[in-house]
Amino acid sequence: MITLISGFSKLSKEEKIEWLSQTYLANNKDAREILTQYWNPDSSLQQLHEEFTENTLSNYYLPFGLAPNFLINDRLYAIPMAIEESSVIAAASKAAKFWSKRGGFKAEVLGTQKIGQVHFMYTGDAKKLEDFFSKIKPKLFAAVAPLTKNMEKRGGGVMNMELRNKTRLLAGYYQLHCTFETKDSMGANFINSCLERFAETFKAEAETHEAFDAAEKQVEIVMSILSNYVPDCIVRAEVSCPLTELADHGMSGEDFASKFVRALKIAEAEPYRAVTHNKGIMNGIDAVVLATGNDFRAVEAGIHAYASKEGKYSSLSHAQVQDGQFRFWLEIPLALGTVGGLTALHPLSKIALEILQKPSAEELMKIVAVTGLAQNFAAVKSLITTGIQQGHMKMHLMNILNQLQATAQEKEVLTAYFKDHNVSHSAVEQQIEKLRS
Ligand SMILES: CC(C)(COP(=O)([O-])OP(=O)([O-])OC[C@H]1O[C@@H](n2cnc3c(N)ncnc32)[C@H](O)[C@@H]1OP(=O)([O-])[O-])[C@@H](O)C(=O)NCCC(=O)NCCSC(=O)C[C@@](C)(O)CC(=O)[O-]
Ligand SMILES: NC(=O)C1=CN([C@@H]2O[C@H](COP(=O)(O)OP(=O)(O)OC[C@H]3O[C@@H](n4cnc5c(N)ncnc54)[C@H](O)[C@@H]3O)[C@@H](O)[C@H]2O)C=CC1
Repeated sequence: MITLISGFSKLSKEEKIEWLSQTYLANNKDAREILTQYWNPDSSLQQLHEEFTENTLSNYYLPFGLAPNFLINDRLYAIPMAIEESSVIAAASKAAKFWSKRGGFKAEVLGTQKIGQVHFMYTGDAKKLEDFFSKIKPKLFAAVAPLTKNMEKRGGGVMNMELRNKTRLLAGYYQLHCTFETKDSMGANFINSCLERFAETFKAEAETHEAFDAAEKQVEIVMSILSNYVPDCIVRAEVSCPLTELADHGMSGEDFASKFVRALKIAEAEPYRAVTHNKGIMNGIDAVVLATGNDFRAVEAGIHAYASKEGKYSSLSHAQVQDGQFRFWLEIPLALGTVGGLTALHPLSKIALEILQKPSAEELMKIVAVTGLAQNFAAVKSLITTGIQQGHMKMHLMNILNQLQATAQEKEVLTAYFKDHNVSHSAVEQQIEKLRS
């Protein structure tokens, strides 16, 4: 019978594996071996990875690949991508090559403001709270001065603070709604530290505020935390070209563009399609976010909230045909860092940022948005021409062969065979059986 364990966190890595093996893996030797096989032979590198998080047993590899030929604002980039899914890097590379011959990608940062909130409860006169806030606002800023001094030197810091009355949503609920500029850092830790200092000062000042009665003095701080919804930290990426340059698969440029635009209109109108459409965009975005050591959960949460900003989940990208020109673009919120977090700690993230020529956070926002747009272009292009399976399954072939434990020779024969045959799991199975019989 499995029982609770106390003190698991205090065990050594080997003891944790031993406990896991006995408790959940029926002493499976293979499982134990697999966990240890992924330890890095360089013990200091292994220790670095273990210390990123807690209760680490092993390392979990993802492929780290490269998509070259991205012409962004007239500068050529090769983009590092960390992703397990077949055909994503190929698709990004193909779209990059395609647009490099049509003027490349244009990208622009439209805003860099981030949000953090102190959520608190106050039962009393709202006007008295407003007066109190106006009076102590300079003290709140003074309280965080030691924390913001260096950020201000970089041109960042706390940009604004408002008292927001949310009592219509929840009785007694108010916020200190703050905006931050965190320059090249994602800023979560900086923002949270500032917010917690605001909260302490706010509470302490309320306790001694003469105009408050006894109940009003008891402001209850519920929590102080940044928001991962950053609709004012926005980047726009775009491509455009004359319709004549879009002819594809026997389709005229006009036909291709009108089919493409229709596919985008469907993603704008229909949430079931929008989610998959946006997943295609996230294929590109997440891979660069991960490769550069950024927080993909924060990015995912913020982007999907933004996709629902009109009250309905919709496409993040849009396309249009006007005056013989095709335009395809997206606007997304992205809170990214090129300093802090894992960016300089994970040796591969460090290299990823070097490959990208040591970008500022704003430059990285552009690169990431462009990768999302490229990925989306490749996927939709496939969907409206060959269908997704042709290209995707071509790339997925090696995974199927590995699942079927194909030998090197079988791989060679079947890769050649599937160059001009459609790949499906059953077709590969059939061909391998033929070879083995
Ligand atoms: C898969 C391709 C690129 C094949 O496309 P293709 O035309 O067969 O490729 P090609 O062999 O003619 O090569 C053209 C270029 O593609 C790239 N390329 C080609 N092969 C490779 C490779 N092995 N490794 C690296 N790069 C590759 C590469 O840039 C190459 O140029 P080159 O390097 O030769 O100068 C194309 O069919 C495609 O773009 N498909 C879309 C694939 C896709 O979107 N995959 C994502 C997974 S599906 C999904 O999750 C999202 C989805 C689809 O549901 C989203 C949605 O519904 O909107
Ligand atoms: N809800 C969320 O998204 C949360 C995320 N996190 C995590 O927080 C981390 C990111 O927080 P950060 O504060 O960005 O990282 P961090 O704590 O590593 O701090 C970055 C620091 O780098 C310094 N810095 C040096 N050069 C700079 C420059 N040019 N521009 C800006 N700052 C510069 C600043 O002191 C800045 O505060 C990520 O690992 C994320 O996963 C933590 C809590 C909550």
